Amino acid sequence: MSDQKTILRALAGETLPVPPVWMMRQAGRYLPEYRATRAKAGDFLSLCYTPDLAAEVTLQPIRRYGFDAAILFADILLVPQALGADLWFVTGEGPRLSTITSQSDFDALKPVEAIHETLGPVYETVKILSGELPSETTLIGFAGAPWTVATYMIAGRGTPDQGPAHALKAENRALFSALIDRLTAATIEYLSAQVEAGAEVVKIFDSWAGSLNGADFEDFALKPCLEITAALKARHPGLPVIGFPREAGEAYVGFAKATGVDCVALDNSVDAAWAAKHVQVDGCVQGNLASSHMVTGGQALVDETRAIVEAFSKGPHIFNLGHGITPDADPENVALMIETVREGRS
Ligand SMILES: Cc1c2[nH]c(c1CCC(=O)O)Cc1[nH]c(c(CCC(=O)O)c1C)Cc1[nH]c(c(CCC(=O)O)c1C)Cc1[nH]c(c(C)c1CCC(=O)O)C2
Repeated sequence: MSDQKTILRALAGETLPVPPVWMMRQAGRYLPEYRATRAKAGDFLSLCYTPDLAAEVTLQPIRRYGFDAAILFADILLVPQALGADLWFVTGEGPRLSTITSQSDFDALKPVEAIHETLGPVYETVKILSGELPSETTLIGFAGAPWTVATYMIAGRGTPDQGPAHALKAENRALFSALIDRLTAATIEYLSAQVEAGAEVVKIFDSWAGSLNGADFEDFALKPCLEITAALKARHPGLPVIGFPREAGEAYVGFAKATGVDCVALDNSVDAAWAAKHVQVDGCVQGNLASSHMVTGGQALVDETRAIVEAFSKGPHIFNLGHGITPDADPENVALMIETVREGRS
């Protein structure tokens, strides 16, 4: 048991003396070596689809910091692209996609079986990584949750309130549900192929789960996550799954039981002591330091890191940020965070 990787032990429900640690967006623009490799690739999507370079940026934060997990370098919006949507990134603004607002837009999408044609290079990246990562480092694959991915496909871009997706849901429930179902099926195939290529854990990012309420949360956050998790575990017995229903608030309570995920990732809008009591009772949790500490550093970073480690110390915990690290973060603050998490380790 104890020779198992720390992340896998925490995901299996073990309370460790020091929590394993990794960071969302750990391969990213705050690192000079990432910026250099991205410049070599030319643009963000070329970086995602060039296996040698995608593997290289995934490994950079592992070499620099010795994180306990590496997360595949890719993006949640590659799935819509693989289903036939146009996708491009506007520098300084974010993603743009062709929109899905009518039945004919939906009918033009490709069938689920076609996704591997586009996503083949991602599986190749996973294969390279599973050969190159240090033996103690866990490889995490990921995909966006259907609701979050649908919000980008419907609006054609990121939106502050996911208004266009909520509008389609209200106006044409059948079309909206068909899109969710297509994404659910595609996500199962995509994550399954990542596992076959060597991913040891998968994480489902539902970044906009917080804008779903009541029955909508059940239908479009819980149900797709349950379907994906059940299908993956049926195909790959014992596969650990992390769910991230960001800003779910009170709905974090019971999320693991309702979906079958092994670990619930928490954003930093929930109090760690509250989450230990109400969420960690059901199993492993991940989180939840505010990513702003990676910009500001200092004693506040140390104090808050210690407080989170302490709050979750009575149960299984993976230390992480509450959301991705931002480009203006100082790499020295990341080192300070890791050192603080591990200070009790002998
Ligand atoms: C909503 C979402 C996206 N992508 C993702 C989400 C869900 C998590 C979240 O809420 O942040 C997930 C994601 N995106 C990326 C990863 C790689 C793994 C990791 O290091 O965590 C992961 C897991 C790389 C990326 N994805 C993106 C970058 C920056 C691109 C660059 O290098 O210019 C990276 C490193 C681009 C991206 N991709 C997306 C947006 C909105 C943007 C633009 C915003 C920005 O510029 O930060 C869509």
